[in-house]
Amino acid sequence: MKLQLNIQPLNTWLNIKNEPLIISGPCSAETEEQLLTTAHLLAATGKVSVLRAGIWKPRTRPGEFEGIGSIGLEWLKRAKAETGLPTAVEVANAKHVEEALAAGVDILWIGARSTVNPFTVQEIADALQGVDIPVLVKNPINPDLQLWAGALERINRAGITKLGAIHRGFSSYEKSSFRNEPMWELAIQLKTLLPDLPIINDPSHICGNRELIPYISQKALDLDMQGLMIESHVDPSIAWTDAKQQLTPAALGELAERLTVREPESQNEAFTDQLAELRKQIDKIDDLLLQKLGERMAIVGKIGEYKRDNQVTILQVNRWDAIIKKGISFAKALKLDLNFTEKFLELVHGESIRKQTEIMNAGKAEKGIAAETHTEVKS
Ligand SMILES: C=C(O[C@@H]1C=C(C(=O)O)C=C[C@H]1O)C(=O)O
Repeated sequence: MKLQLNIQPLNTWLNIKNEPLIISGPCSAETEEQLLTTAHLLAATGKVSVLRAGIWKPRTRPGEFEGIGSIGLEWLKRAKAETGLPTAVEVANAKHVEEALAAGVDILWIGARSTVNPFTVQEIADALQGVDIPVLVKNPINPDLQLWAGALERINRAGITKLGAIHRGFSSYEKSSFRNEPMWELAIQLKTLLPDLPIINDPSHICGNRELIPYISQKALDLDMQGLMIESHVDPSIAWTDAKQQLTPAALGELAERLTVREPESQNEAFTDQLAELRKQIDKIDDLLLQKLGERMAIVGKIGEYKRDNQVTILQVNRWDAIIKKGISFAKALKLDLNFTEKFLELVHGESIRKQTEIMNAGKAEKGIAAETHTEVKS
């Protein structure tokens, strides 16, 4: 399903200095000097198109630094006047919107902790009625595509057409090397839902540390994201917030230099011919895969009928174990990724179970004891 939003292409409302688009600046505006020095150093790299700074900070615990507040907007105004860089800030309520607009901020973004709450997003949307300003919407903390799309829709309905999304990763209970799990598939699904929507990646919040930022930044560009929002600080070691994930402006400049910007398409005829040929081969293989899956499921159905008629359980753990073991050792020989292979086989097994349950239930339904007459929700 595609969502119908009225969106203007990114390059019609943002002057991109250098590919890739980079939005950078401190996690938090701390002092006038810190913000202005950082802004000048960023401008000097020639790689940054927009200066960002956190003015109001949603913090997990009370009593922590919650942002410098309105005074920071004055510093941003000065930074813009001195460097020529347009500015971007996070807004989380109507008052923030009003103050940011009054201070001449060029771009607003909605943070992950606001996107989760439709009341908050609606309050921001109402404050934006009739205003012509670009708005970027970060993904919600939880991996909920509809919530992300819904927030974009609310802002769009308020008349904002200079619209974009920011992929900042998703909170997870599991311990991982990332601060927020990238779950790239959600950004890909958003792109599928809204092909015209620019998506900017935020490697700082995905990584939570400086070391992983180059890897995530390159991956985002390779997944056709339109730009990067990366936190930077004149001296990250003494930053008041997110010290571990901020880059110095010099490191940011070097990173931007090292990144490869790839195009979604190429005009090179030899390349397009070769690609078309290889894609033909893939199409044939996909047809075969599906045909074989169809054949497998037909046999699974037959087994289901035998089991039903002979009072045998659907799940056969030993048989299933043997299939997984055989599959994994075959996958090793084929140099297939083992994690992928296991997930694929699990998916096939899940479908076998679903199909056989349907067959069993058809029998039980006549007796009025169907275990499950509803369709199970599949992720
Ligand atoms: C098809 C069967 O039923 C289930 C599905 C399996 C499969 O998809 O290969 C294997 C074992 C069972 O859990 C079977 O018993 O063989």
